[in-house]
Amino acid sequence: MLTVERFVATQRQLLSLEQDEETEQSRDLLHGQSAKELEKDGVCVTKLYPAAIATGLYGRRVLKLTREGLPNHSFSSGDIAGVCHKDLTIVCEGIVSKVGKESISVAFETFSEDVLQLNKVCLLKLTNSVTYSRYVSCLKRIERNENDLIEKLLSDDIKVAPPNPNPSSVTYYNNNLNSGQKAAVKLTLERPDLAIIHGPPGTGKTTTIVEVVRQHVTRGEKVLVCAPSNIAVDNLLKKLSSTNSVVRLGHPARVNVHLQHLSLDAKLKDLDEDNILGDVRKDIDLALTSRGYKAGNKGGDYRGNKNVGELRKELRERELKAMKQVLTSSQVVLATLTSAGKEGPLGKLPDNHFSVCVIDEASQALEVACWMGLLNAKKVILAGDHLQLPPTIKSDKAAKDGLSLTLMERLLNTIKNPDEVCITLTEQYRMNDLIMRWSSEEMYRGALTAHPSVFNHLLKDLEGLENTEITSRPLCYIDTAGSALHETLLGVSRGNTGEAKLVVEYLAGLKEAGLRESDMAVITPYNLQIEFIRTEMRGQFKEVEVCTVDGFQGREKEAIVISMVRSNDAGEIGFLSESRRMNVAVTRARRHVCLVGDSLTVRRDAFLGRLVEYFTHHGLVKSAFEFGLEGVVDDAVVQSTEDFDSHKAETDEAPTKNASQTATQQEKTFKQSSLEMLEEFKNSDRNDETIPLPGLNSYQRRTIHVLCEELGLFSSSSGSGTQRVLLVSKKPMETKEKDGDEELSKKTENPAGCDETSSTRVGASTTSASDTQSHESYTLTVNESPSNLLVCQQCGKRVPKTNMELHLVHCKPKTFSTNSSQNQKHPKSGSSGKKKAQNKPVQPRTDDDLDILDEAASSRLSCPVPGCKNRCISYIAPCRFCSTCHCSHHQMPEVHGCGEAARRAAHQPTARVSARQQTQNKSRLKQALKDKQKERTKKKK
Ligand SMILES: Nc1ncnc2c1ncn2[C@@H]1O[C@H](COP(=O)(O)OP(=O)(O)OP(=O)(O)O)[C@@H](O)[C@H]1O
Ligand SMILES: [Zn+2]
Ligand SMILES: [Zn+2]
Repeated sequence: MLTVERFVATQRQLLSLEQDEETEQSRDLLHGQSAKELEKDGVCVTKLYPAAIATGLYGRRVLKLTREGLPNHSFSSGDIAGVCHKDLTIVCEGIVSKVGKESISVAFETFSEDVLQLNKVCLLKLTNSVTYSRYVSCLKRIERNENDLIEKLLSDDIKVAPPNPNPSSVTYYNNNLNSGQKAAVKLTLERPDLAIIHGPPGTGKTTTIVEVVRQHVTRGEKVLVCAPSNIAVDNLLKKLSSTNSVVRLGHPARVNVHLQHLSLDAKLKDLDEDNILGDVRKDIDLALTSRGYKAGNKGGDYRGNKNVGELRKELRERELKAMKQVLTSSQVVLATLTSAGKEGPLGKLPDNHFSVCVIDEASQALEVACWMGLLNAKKVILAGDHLQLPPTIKSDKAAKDGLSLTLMERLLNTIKNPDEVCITLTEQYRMNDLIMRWSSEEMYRGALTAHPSVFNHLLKDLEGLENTEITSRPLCYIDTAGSALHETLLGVSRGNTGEAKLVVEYLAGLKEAGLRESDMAVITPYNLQIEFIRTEMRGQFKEVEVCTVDGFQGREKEAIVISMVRSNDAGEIGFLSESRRMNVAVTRARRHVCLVGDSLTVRRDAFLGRLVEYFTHHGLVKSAFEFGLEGVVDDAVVQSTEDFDSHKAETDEAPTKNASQTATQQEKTFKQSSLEMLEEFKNSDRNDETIPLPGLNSYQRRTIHVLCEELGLFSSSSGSGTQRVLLVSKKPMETKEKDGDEELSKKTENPAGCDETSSTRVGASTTSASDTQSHESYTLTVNESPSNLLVCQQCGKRVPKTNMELHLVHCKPKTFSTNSSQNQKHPKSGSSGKKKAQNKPVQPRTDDDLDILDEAASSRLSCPVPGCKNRCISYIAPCRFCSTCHCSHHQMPEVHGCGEAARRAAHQPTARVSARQQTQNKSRLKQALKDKQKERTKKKK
């Protein structure tokens, strides 16, 4: 039985766990770090000069700190910041009120004049420690049973009061509300104590709440409107701003500038007609100024006879009176949940002041935070979607033990007939029907419908957009399976550089079709991937937001690209499989979603499998091969530091084996078809003809040379790089141009791994030394040195193997000595190797190696699926199960008929999973089962 005492005790415990974790994390960050080091992390700015001090932001002391060329930092308005000495001892704390190009302003409640004596200061970001003490005092109030809702809602047997039997008729302010929204408004008016609006993505939850508030105001009720974040509160404030007497609590620095005139501070100023408060502030200012900040003003004009302390006291008393006046005369008060406690302005109001408290985004708030709002009223209206992400919790243990269970979710699980108090909005105004339908089926029992205004909308319908294969489809899936674009684990986060390139290519395509950058966004679950993608953007796409799923909740874009990152042989998915996270990611898109991921990895999870299935079935399907990006990170798989050594043997071995199998298969196929073609030519009567064979890679050219020799034909190659053409004829030819093929046999590493000693009849030994050099100079290699250090060939530094991937992201390449340009956009053109090589710690490669990309496009093999006329572009990655190459459309095992084998493989631990990994997996599984069991028993109780 969930009694009030037990709730309070559990919450205390969980919150202290969470607070400990938070303290721990910030201590980890700060521990032993100098200001300079913290500056690199963006949480500190050094060498700031106190440029000006003034009274602003409704009476606060605002200090402007400047520095020419501010470094990158993470300060933004509303952050708590400490002004400190070089050694990070804090002089005073305030709230960032403005961030400029070369300045940061901080507003202080109490200001230490000592700061002004300092020549240079640092600004340090501080964690918010008041929130926890507010939670604790809220729990105390719950313990004291200060409100009727406490016993009612903190019971296992929640009995809500019956609806009002004579509801008044409703005249809607917003006549566009749909029937579901109107029903929700009515429900909130009829219920005396509790109503819940469940608003799936884009269903107009906020729109409905605005109407709910206005209707309650019309009935003479005072409404407190809360949300967990300042952004959510501002969002409501904007829509409610036309309503009479609205006031927004909170530090003005945390309120959107366009809405600051509705803040409590602004209203106080309005009220202060005779400007008495203003005069007192001026006196304070003057008193402070005369103390010597401005040297020329010493002992100057200040004529008041009170000291600063006395003036401040007077100011506070006058302000309190004015504050009560503003609050009692307002019909609607808006605040974040954590500023709705008694310690803030609301503490100055009588207990039964508000009749209703409305909480938007309730499923994003901790339960205790909701109570901070709740305790102010006798009726509560919650709006949110418990099928989107819950609040972020830092302590895994606290989350697991119940802190992540939100009030809204708990109520919906406990109330016997939730339908009596809850209405789900089902018509949505954001997504194309096809985007919506996956989410609807998967999360909302198929209840969602798309409003006709969005049902069919596509990117191509936007002004200025071309009609392309992509802009005319709402869904696209890019499969990286088999392309060896593997994930990377660094520290605690994951990334996938190959996928990052692909994402950026895709964005470029969207932009080319006419889509504005501000209309697209990239969502990915991992922070490291954000970094990889930003790096890959190389300063372009400045207006394209790249965000984690968690950071994008509540927002939307015309087009969303989702980078799933996970690609590994063990089929590990991690928190990608959290259905609510994917639900949020997909439903941010209005007209187009592109999902990028490795189907072989993510299909191991049933939920993600259905997602991929849905996209492949209803959307455009592309493979990584079409982007010419396959295999670029094949050799660069970086394991976590602890795992690397013990798994080295398996991880190193497996891909090699796989790659050589692939290579053998390619060789056979190519040799066979070439033999047929050459025989046909030999037996034909085209005696004087020379057949040109462009676009072959080194291995293929050599195969042809050998075959020609066997068949008694003559072969020769001309041109260089991608322009190289192999010529075959029945008669000897004159070699006009230098043939680059020979250099190939001098290289130590041959991609196809075939022997180097075969002889060719033509084109031997003509390569000059300089030719070879020019190739070497832009072939990036990473030489391994003992003790797991690699020497980066770009900068010459020794870097631990495990850090190479990240190092290469930041490493500045030396300028290359070749004359070919460095930033080729498409690997197809020119010295394609360069771009690919830049980021890659790979084996020494020859440019010929990279010809394989062109090969994919120009291969003359056609797809073996009956009736399919497409070419096999997946030349380098035949199906794992039938070892056959297919076109992009038939590339996936499930599509060309190997589905059964793939499914079987998915359920079996692959040979590559070591015994140790298997045991690990098993014990993880056991733990997961235990946790689930615990969860269930807890719920039963
Ligand atoms: N009845 C309606 N008629 C026309 N447009 C509507 C209606 N209701 C909502 N919309 C539009 O749908 C969009 C989403 O509305 P709103 O922001 O209220 O949804 P929400 O459920 O709060 O969204 P989120 O899931 O992001 O929290 C807005 O552009 C809004 O103007
Ligand atoms: Zn197959
Ligand atoms: Zn095909």
